[in-house]
Amino acid sequence: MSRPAALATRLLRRPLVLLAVLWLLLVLACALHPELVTGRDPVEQDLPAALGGPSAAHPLGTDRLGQDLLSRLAYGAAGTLWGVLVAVLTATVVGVGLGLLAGYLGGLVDALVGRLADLLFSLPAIVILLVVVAVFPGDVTIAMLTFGLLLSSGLIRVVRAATRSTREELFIAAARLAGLSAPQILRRHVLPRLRGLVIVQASLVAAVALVMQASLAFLGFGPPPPEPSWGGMIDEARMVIVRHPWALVPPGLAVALTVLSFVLLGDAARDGTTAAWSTTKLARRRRRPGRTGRHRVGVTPAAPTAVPASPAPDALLSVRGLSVRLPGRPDAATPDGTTVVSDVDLDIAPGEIVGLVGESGCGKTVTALSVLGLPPGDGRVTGSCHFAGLDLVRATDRQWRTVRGRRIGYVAQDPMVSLDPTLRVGVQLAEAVRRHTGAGRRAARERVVALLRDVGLPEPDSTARRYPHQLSGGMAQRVAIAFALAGDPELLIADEPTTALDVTRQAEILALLARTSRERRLAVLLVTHDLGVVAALCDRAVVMYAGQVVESCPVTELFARPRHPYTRGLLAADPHRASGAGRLPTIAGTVPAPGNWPTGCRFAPRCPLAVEPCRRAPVPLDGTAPAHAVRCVRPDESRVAA
Ligand SMILES: Nc1ncnc2c1ncn2[C@@H]1O[C@H](COP(=O)(O)OP(=O)(O)OP(=O)(O)O)[C@@H](O)[C@H]1O
Repeated sequence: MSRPAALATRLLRRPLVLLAVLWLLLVLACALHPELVTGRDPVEQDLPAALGGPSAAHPLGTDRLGQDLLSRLAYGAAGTLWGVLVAVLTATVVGVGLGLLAGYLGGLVDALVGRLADLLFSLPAIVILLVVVAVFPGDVTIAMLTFGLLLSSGLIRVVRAATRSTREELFIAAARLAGLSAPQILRRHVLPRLRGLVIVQASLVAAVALVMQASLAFLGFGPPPPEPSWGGMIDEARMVIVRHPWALVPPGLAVALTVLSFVLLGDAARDGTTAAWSTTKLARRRRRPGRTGRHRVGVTPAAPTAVPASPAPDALLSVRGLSVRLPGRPDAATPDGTTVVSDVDLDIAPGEIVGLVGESGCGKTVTALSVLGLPPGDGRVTGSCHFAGLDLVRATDRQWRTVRGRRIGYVAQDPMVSLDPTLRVGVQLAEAVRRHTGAGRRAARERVVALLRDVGLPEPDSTARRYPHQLSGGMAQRVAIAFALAGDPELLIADEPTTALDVTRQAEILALLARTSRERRLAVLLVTHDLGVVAALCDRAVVMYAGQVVESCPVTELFARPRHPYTRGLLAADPHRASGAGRLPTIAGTVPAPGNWPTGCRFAPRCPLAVEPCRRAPVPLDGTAPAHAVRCVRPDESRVAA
């Protein structure tokens, strides 16, 4: 069964919803073909039957002119529904459009839209409408257009707030990393998540617009008599309320039932549209704390800014002097921001796997994201980052669209949060394939199945039909890798891709990465804190400490002849290499926060070999032996001493 059909079946199983649908269908039928509901002319006067109750000739009775109430209700439905439609469309288009823009773009756009919403909210709707109907007498369309505009302020606010929180989701970051433009992200990933919210708001707008329209007609600003309208009927009933109270019942009930039906249907549709993906299983999944949250940072000493050296000629990616500065809040201790990564150099050749290692908070993720031009927290990237001849630090948006997701793929740590929970896996993958390769629908579908098979999923067809929450952790990570490979990239950046998995799945995913790199000559930058992973997979290792590279060399060298005391400390503390006898050694102390880096060697406060010169001035990366570079005042002594 198709998705809309399944949704309709689910909704219609609820009796109240079924009644609401039937009532609205009846109103719609009256609006389109009132002659099918009643054979009488709504303006025909049967004076002898005036103010009569329900009878065979007049099933709902008559008004003071003897006009048939049923036919007036039926013929009045068209104008009523039209007014509601105009108000709902206006409020939804303006509210959703501006709310999305403000929430997603933020900054000045957000401020301007916020002020506009405040203004619309503060205007007294009834006064404005009375002015409008006085200028355009009897014109329901203009009145309801104005009312819709006034009602849009509520929608702007809720859509803006929801967009802001959705924008922070990791799957949105992943979509940006995959190269989607802002309109594509809004249409494909943000808007579907707001569907339920918009439906509820639109149903409320419909209900309020119906009541307002009836109120205007009641006040004498509706269609001129004898044209039938529901509000006008209530007004006529008011005049004879003491002699013939029944005349108020049919139009009053019609308005009440229609308002109730809009609200019921809105609620039910909201529940139905979100049920497909918001399962308890999905809700249980939590982002690892500290990965993406905005961390508070302290005072930062001036960052050492090196003049970027020239890129390595045979490297696919050559990073030189990469520094990242995150902006500070005006009320923070460091309003002009904090440097969290400084002066990073690294090279990756085609087909090479380079491991970026270090303790938590050393700047590995910030470095990886900055290579992709998406540093966290709107950070500013300086230095150079040459990728196949293009300096990514200076790349334009247009150049990024040809690189991100297409020539550089990205695999996040937790695949579940980087996949959009509202879309089937196959749909997401096919979209990526089509965007990156320009393939048609059918070719994209075939490529999706091939990709899923390539990453070792045994039933690619059935996997493609699943939602992300229906995948196990290992399957989801394979899907995420397939996603990153959709554009057939030359470089893959994988940020701790196995951390969320059990040991068996970890080994499988690592083997998959190694095989993919070998078969496709794919360069891989692997962010990890696990030296076992580095030993098993990588050709070279780059060790980071407190935002800097402290050692960079082939993996065999790293394990055989580590030159930096920090690297030696990491190796000594690696449980994979522990002998099993005695306690595992640790490096005393913790990584200093970006605002608190020492002036000299940043590792000096924890280093058993630190001497006075280490603390005096920043230590440069020794480039005299590029194959094994180290940032240490006493590299050889450290080797001897340790
Ligand atoms: N959005 C942000 N706002 C402020 N500071 C941030 C932000 N993102 C990262 N940082 C800071 O930048 C520094 C480097 O963080 P990063 O995530 O790159 O470390 P990491 O080495 O990848 O650690 P982990 O292994 O835990 O992921 C940390 O001190 C962190 O607090």
